[in-house]
Amino acid sequence: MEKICVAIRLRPPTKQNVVRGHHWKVSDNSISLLSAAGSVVSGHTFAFDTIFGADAKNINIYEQHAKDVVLSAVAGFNGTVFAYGQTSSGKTYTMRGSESEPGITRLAVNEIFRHIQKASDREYLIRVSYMEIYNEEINDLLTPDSRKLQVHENLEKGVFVAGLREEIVDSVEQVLGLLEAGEVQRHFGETNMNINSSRSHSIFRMVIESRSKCHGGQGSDDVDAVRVSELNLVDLAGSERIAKTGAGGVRLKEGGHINKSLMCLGNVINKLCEGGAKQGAHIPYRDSKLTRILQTALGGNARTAIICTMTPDEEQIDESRGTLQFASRAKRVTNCAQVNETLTDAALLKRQKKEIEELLLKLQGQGSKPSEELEKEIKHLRNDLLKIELEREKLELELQEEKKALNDKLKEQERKIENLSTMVISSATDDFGQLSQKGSRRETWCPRQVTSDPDIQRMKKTAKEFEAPSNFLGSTVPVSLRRSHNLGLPPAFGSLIEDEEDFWKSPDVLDKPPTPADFENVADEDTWASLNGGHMNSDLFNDRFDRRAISSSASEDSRCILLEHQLRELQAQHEQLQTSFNKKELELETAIEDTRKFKDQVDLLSQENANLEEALALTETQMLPPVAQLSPPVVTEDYYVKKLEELVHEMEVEQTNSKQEKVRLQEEVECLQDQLQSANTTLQQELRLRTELEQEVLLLREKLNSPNIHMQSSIHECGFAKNLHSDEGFRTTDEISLSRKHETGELEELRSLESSDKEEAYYEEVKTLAPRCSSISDMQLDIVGIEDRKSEIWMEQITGIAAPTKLIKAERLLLANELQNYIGALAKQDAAISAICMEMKEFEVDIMNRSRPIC
Ligand SMILES: Nc1ncnc2c1ncn2[C@@H]1O[C@H](COP(=O)(O)OP(=O)(O)OP(=O)(O)O)[C@@H](O)[C@H]1O
Repeated sequence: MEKICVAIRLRPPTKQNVVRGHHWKVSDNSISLLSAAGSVVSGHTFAFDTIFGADAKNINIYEQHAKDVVLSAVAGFNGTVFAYGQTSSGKTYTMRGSESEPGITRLAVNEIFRHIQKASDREYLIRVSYMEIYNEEINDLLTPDSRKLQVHENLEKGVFVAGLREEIVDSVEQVLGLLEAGEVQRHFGETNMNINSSRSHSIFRMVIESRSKCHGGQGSDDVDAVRVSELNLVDLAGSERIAKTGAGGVRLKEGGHINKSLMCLGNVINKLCEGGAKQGAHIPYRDSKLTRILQTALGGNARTAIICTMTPDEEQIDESRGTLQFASRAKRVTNCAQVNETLTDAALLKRQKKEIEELLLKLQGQGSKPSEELEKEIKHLRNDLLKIELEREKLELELQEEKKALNDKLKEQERKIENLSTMVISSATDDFGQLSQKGSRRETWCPRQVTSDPDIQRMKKTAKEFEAPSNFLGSTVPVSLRRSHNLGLPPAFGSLIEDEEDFWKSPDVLDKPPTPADFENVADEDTWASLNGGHMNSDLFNDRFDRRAISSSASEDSRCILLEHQLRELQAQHEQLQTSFNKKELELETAIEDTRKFKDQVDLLSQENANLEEALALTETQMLPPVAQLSPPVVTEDYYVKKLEELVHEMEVEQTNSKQEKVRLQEEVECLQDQLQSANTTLQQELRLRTELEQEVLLLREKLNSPNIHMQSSIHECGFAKNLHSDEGFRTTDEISLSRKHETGELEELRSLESSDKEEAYYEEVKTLAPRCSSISDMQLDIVGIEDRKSEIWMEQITGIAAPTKLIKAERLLLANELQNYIGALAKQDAAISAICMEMKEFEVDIMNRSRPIC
């Protein structure tokens, strides 16, 4: 048991896709997806046997990954190397290569021939074939006319493509010539992603037979063994996304088939990696031609190497991830490769004779081995026998399961065919007016009616099973005998009749090689074997022939002839119907495609139409006079209901909108009310300020008027001071002069008294008056002083009054200015307040309007 070897090949980025964002990074045996920032994207790291980076050459891939499989094929093991990956990822580049850089196929061919030329002990025979699977049909690339080949399976050959040309080759040049010729026939096409995209899966097969050069000698039965191995070099078509390849028409159909078959391959790999083969689960090899042909390579008797190609382009990350996931599963699949040795009849006979002789000797006790040893060997043989029995039973079970699955599938297909044929017939009837043929066509087509005939049932019995000898003794090399996993499958109706007819009518069929047409619709390898005279076991044939010859009687002959005649007719009708069916199927496909396109166009036009109508309706509504002026339209109930619904809907929308608007307005109103309140507060403050200012102005005015009062009071004060002064003894000049006069008169009187006898008193009095005079002069001096002082104070007082007056004047000016400013500010404030009031009024009106209920 060994695992499938899986390698990854990362091709260089395409020119227009320089790595910018996410990109793949290869390190040793693992590959990871990195983000633009360079960190590993979680869950996107994959490990493989080998990973080849963008700079790897085909020769590196061959040497490290494919060479072992190729050399194993030379040694007798089946081998398969295939490239898998999305379109344009480099599969063909890897498998086919170019002149300057040969691919795996050319390198393998060179290797094989180099090896066999060196081998001195063995002789080789190499046959090559080249086929493609295009739209689920197998075409022979070496024989261009050989198309629609069928896959079969039998004991001797295993799974094989019937009618495929095999060319015996003996040189590299010859093989390369055939390869080139095949390439010319292969289907390539241009897509958006690959200018030369493979539209088919190609399988280049080399069958390597070898045997020892010293065969035929005495006691050398082992060297008579022939090793036959197959090496498949497969270039698969790549999976593709229609959106990216831009495929349409033929390319679309091809893409569909490619993707479907790759999906089947994926399914088989999935089943195998889940351990389906070990658990005896059904592996869906038969779901596609590709998996059927590669059956041995996938979980069977083969060594397999897969090269998964991927592109580093950022826009292909999904596809690359798909490829890596496929590869991860594929590497968990185990194969069981054995050397494929077959013995020639002579070698087989010789080996069996030897075994019998040995057994006889042992039984007679004449053998060299003691009896216990013999008993042991017999036990061993019995065990082997038992194992083989078990194996056979298991195979039978598998067979039954497969039979069941196939029957189900067959029934499903019959149903589909019947449906299709009904469609075709009805379409044909519609087209050509041949309604009358409908019934007869159906009758001829229906296989059940024919198969219910006992004669045909009898004819369906095929040859007895060929059983490989299972009691080999002394075999030293592990030998794998091919066996059928699909014995006794119900043959398809058409081919069965044709096979039997050809077989019994023309015995020379024995010598005639089968043609691809012989295998059409033949699903049963035994039936195929009965057709394929060249490959059929002669005993089997003779037995069948003898039985038929002995049992035939005259009545049966005539019945047979009649039946044959009927069969021929049926066959002709069948063929005719098949052709017309195929034709109709094609027509139907084209019609479906056309219808689809037409439908798309219609959809597009309808959409455009609807848009236009909408625009027109809108324009009309805009252009129409007010509803009141229109004459009432004639409307149906539906129209009315629809309109009403529309109106209700509109109103609902409007209501929701107005609710939202109301909430918004309420918020706005609240906000405005806040503003209003704050404006009111400001207003109150301003008014208070204004009153204060006014009071201040009054005060100032008062102050402005006050200097006169002040001055008057000062003057009054001064007068009061004067009075006060006179009260205190200070007198005015008049008073003083009056007082002087008075005192001078007194003096004169006194002087007259002196002269007149009162001289002495006079003198006395003068004496007293003198101090008084001096006192008066003093007083006069005092008065002058006082007056000076008074003037001084007066002047001081006047100056004292004048200074405040100046100050008051300046203050007054200042206050007047201030007053002016205040008045200006007040006016502004008034204007702002009235603006706010206006605004508030507007808002109130607005709120009133909006709060009005919607009709
Ligand atoms: N490793 C590579 N180095 C250089 N060029 C390459 C490499 N791989 C692929 N190419 C180029 O890319 C183009 C597409 O490659 P190729 O045809 O092999 O892709 P593909 O996987 O076979 O595609 P499809 O499935 O559509 O057939 C070709 O021009 C090829 O030369």
